[in-house]
Amino acid sequence: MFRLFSSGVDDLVLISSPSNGEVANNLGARFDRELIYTNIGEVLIALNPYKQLPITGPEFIKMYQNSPGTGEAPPHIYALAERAFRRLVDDGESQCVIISGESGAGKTVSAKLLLQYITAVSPNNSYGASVANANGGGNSLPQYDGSSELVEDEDNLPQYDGGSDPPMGRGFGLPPIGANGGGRGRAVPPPTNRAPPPQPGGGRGKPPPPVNNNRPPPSVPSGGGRGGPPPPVNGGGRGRAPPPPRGGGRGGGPPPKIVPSGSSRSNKQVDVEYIKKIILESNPLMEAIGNAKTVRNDNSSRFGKYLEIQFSDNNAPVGGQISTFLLEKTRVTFQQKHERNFHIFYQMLAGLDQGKKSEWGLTQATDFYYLAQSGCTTIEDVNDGNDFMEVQQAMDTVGISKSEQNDIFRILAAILHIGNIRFQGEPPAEIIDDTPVQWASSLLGVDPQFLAQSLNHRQIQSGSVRHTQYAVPQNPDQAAGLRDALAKTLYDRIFEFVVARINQTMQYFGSAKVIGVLDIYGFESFDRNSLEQFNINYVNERLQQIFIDLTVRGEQREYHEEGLKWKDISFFDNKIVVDLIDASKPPGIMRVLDDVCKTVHAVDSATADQKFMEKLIHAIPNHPHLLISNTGSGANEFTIKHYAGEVTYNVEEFCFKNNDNLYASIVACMQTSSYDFISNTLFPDQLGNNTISSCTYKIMNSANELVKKLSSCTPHYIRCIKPNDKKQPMNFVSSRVEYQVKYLGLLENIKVKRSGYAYRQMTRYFLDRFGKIFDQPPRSIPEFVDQICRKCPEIKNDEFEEGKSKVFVRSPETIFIMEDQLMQKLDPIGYKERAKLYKENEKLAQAKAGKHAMKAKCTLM
Ligand SMILES: Nc1ncnc2c1ncn2[C@@H]1O[C@H](COP(=O)(O)OP(=O)(O)OP(=O)(O)O)[C@@H](O)[C@H]1O
Repeated sequence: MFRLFSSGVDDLVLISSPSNGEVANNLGARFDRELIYTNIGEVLIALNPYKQLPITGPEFIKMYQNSPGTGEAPPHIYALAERAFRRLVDDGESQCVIISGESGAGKTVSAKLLLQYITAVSPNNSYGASVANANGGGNSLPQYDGSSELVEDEDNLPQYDGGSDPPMGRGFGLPPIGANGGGRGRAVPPPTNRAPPPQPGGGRGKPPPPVNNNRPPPSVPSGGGRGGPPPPVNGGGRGRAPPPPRGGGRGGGPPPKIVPSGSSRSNKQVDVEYIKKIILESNPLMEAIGNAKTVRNDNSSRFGKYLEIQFSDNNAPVGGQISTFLLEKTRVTFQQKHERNFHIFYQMLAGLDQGKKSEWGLTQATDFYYLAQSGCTTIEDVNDGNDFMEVQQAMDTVGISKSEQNDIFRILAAILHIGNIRFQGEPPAEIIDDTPVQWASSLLGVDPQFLAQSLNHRQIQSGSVRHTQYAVPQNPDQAAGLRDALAKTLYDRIFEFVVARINQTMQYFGSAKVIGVLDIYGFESFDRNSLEQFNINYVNERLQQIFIDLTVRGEQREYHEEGLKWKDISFFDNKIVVDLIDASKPPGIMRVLDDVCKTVHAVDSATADQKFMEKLIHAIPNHPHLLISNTGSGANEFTIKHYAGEVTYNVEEFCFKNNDNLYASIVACMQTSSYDFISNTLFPDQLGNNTISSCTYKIMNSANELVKKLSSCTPHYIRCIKPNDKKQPMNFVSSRVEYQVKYLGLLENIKVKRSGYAYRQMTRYFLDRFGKIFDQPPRSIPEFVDQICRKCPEIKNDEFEEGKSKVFVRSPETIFIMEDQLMQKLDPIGYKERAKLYKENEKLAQAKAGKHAMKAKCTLM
């Protein structure tokens, strides 16, 4: 017998001796044949081909629509999308699709393909039409771009592993195309515009905030419109003096949820096509503000996103909600070489008209430190100006008024000027050149002197019972830190505003079943790992926990539905790692960090980090998953044994990055803005509230919410893999793939699936296919088992279990033997030729071991 599946099995549960290397080999063999999708049971592995393959778009959607479940249709993202949608329709249960993988692995493209599929096959109205329409639903589908034609010939139809015939023939019994016709979504007019923001100079006339009793109030800035050069820092008033911070006291409390005002739809007015349009068209907007060019990916999402689409009783999308996680705010102020800031800055500079640019003091990217520092301001084949038009259109679609758009772009312009502020001298650091402060304060509608003072003094509260307020003069580095904090906070709040507005526009008030799509950073392990990686890896631990839990539960459910006896499955439970990170008693790492951040007053960042290390060493001694090799005074690293491997974290700036309470003076300053959009919409904070507002605390809460949401849905998983680091089309680097196989925990997944049955199939398909081994095809499973065991004595009859609708086969070898038998029967001449060729080439294949050996074998097939 030779292995028909030597060209790679389409379900990794079937590989004979699972190891990370063997999984990578199998994926490589398939990849060489442009089979980028592979299953592990119902989990889909998607390799990034870095090339447009002719396997997506309306034609393919039609083919997968109403296709049967896993095992019957070849692995494909549309097969998974169909399965999720079908379960929503048939079972009335909410579904979620969890997409993970490292940067550039193809998560965002996968999410788009999913949304493309769901918007295409779901009805276009919420009244009862249930005939899906593969051509409809929006006008910005990510389609095959024509670089090779959509093919009609059989050889190019969606992937099916050549090792075995598709059970239902090419096209696997596709239904007729839906009758609803095409129809690009007609947009409902966006919510009506809000009143324009008050012009600077309107003056609420309140006194400046009492940062320090001895400090004189800042002088009132001079007038001067928004156009033209900004007012001088010490000039006379453009209007009001800044009011005191709300609530006084130390800036605490979690940042408020930004809830933009504006109209939202009542459920009676649900326009399904409009919702589909928002789902598809909000993408360029979210990418503009949340994506950036990195060395790994020209369009890298720098945030995690969970999009829930709500469906009506007749399964039409009637609403939606986006939750975001872990926006990489530091990118606003810092990017490494060859990377860019968020796309929106470059788009704005390329797309704004000259009049507006002059009014806001905007020139070119290289004039602004926040854009110029990395030496990279453009992306090959990307036209930022055109993208800006698309973004403005998307803003219109999601209901961001022209006036709000103007506010947003003006604040982005202010951020660029803020980045050009430089400091020198002794504390309080002196601003080297007033011009950027003047531009920034003018664009933000705040007093320039107050802004300057908010940057070179830090407002802190004493640890004493009296909580005395101090304004501590800052040295140039510290002032630069506050400057960057202002830029990041402004950006973060714009980001939140946009997300909140999209949510408001898509809001559906009734209860509805949902399909959620989670596109989130995968596990990260770099040469140097900081708080960002710690947080990302924590979220991934939580996701792994529910992944295993839900996979096991999924198995249990199937056994139950099929009437099989459940056997306990052993697997690594990563609860111990999750507890190490987020437990409150005994305290986990996050709790220790928060405690230190709450109690260190007026110490510099390095001292705070030192204290954190000291406390960590004492609080969590001898934990099997926490390694601290240096416990001496210079200790600055700890290692966590994650489910996916060990990661060492350097604690430098951990406390600084974790503490969101440091910037009360900045919030206070922004609340003095004469622009209502800034003072009220973006900064409605209640200062003085001492609740915890650390970064890790927020992550923990978001992760809890996310896990709660995901756990209430039937899960589907897409594990994306990047086959090479150079973005080269169809280049498979085994070592890179093997690394990701390990970090994605695929082996654990395979083990769980295999611990019961390696293969399962609907009884009728099973008999239809393997019955052909015999001259007289058996008509029942007991008959089949009897015949196959007599024909192949190496197969034992306890290999098979018949459930209510499916047949379960214990080991992959049994399937291989049956496939072998099937081929001998159906094509005896071809079988002999292949067997001969296989033997001749087997040695060659073995010699190639190391560089996915199967390649040689699969060329035979
Ligand atoms: N299925 C696919 N077909 C063709 N090209 C793809 C596919 N998937 C990904 N790519 C290519 O790879 C690039 C990176 O993919 P994508 O942006 O989806 O990665 P990601 O996992 O979301 O990365 P990040 O975490 O950095 O956002 C895409 O811009 C596209 O060029």
